[in-house]
Amino acid sequence: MSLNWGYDSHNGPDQWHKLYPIANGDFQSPIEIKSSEAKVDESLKSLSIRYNAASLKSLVNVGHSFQVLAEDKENPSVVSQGPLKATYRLNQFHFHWGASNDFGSEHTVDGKGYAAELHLVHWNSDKYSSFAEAAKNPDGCAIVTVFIKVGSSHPGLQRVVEALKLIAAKGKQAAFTNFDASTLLPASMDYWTYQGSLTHPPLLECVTWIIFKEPISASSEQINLFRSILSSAEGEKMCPILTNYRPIQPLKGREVKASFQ
Ligand SMILES: Cc1cc(C)cc(S(N)(=O)=O)c1
Ligand SMILES: [Zn+2]
Repeated sequence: MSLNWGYDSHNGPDQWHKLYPIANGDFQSPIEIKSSEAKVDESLKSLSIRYNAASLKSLVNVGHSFQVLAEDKENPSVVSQGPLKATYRLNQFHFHWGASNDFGSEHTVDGKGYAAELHLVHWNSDKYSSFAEAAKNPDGCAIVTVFIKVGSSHPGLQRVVEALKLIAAKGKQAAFTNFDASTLLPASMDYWTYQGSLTHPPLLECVTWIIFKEPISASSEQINLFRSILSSAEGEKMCPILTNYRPIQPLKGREVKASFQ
C-alpha cells in the first residue's frame, strides 16, 4: 500500500491538510515548548512506567519510519499516573529524525530542536479495546517522548540500530524480542505535558503528550543508522529516509504543564 502522504515537498506536512483537514485543527502536534510559560502543576503525580521486556516482539519498516511493535495482550507494558487518569498500554515505539544532527526532533524547547525524538505510544486499555478505537478519543492515547541529542553512544539504543539492517527495505519485518524499553528513558522523570495529536496522518487529536525534560545521548553513528533505512521496497530504486519530522504547530491557546519547578 503506497502512502498518500510523506515528508517530501509534494506530499509533506504542508500538503497534509488537503486530505486530512484536521491538520489545521486546534489540538495539533508537535509544538514548541516555551519552558518559562509552562505552568508548574504541583498536583501532577510522578509517572509510573512499568515496561516488560517480554512485551516487545518485532521491528518493522513502515516506509516513513521504523517501529518496534508490542504484543499488548500478555505481560503488557504500561504507563499510568502522572497526568493520566487511566492505565495506558504500550503499542509500539518509533523515532523521528532529520537529514542532519542540527534538527530532527518534532517538539522543540525554547526554539531548540534535538537530533531525534523517541515516541513510546500507549493506548487507554481501561476504556478501549484497541489502539485504533482509542485513537478516536481525546483520552485515547498517551505518548511518552524522549529527546535525543548527539553525544556518547547509547547502549540500549545499540540493539535497536543494529537490527535496522534486517529491515532496510519498506515492508520488511524482523523478530525483536526481550528488549526493555525503559533503557531508553532518561534518569530524570521531570516532564512537560499537554493535549495534542498524532504527528502524521490521520493526525487524530487523541494524545496526552508526556515529554521528558532531560534528553538521552546517542552517537552520531547511531543516529546516522536511522537514515540507513529506506522508504523504497526491495527491487525499487533505493531511497533513504533522511527526514520524518513534522514542524511545530500553533499552540492555539493550549496550556503546557510542568511536573517540576
Ligand atoms: C499516525 C500515528 C500513529 C502512531 C501509532 C503514532 C504517531 S506519533 N508520531 O504521533 O507518535 C502517529
Ligand atoms: Zn512519532
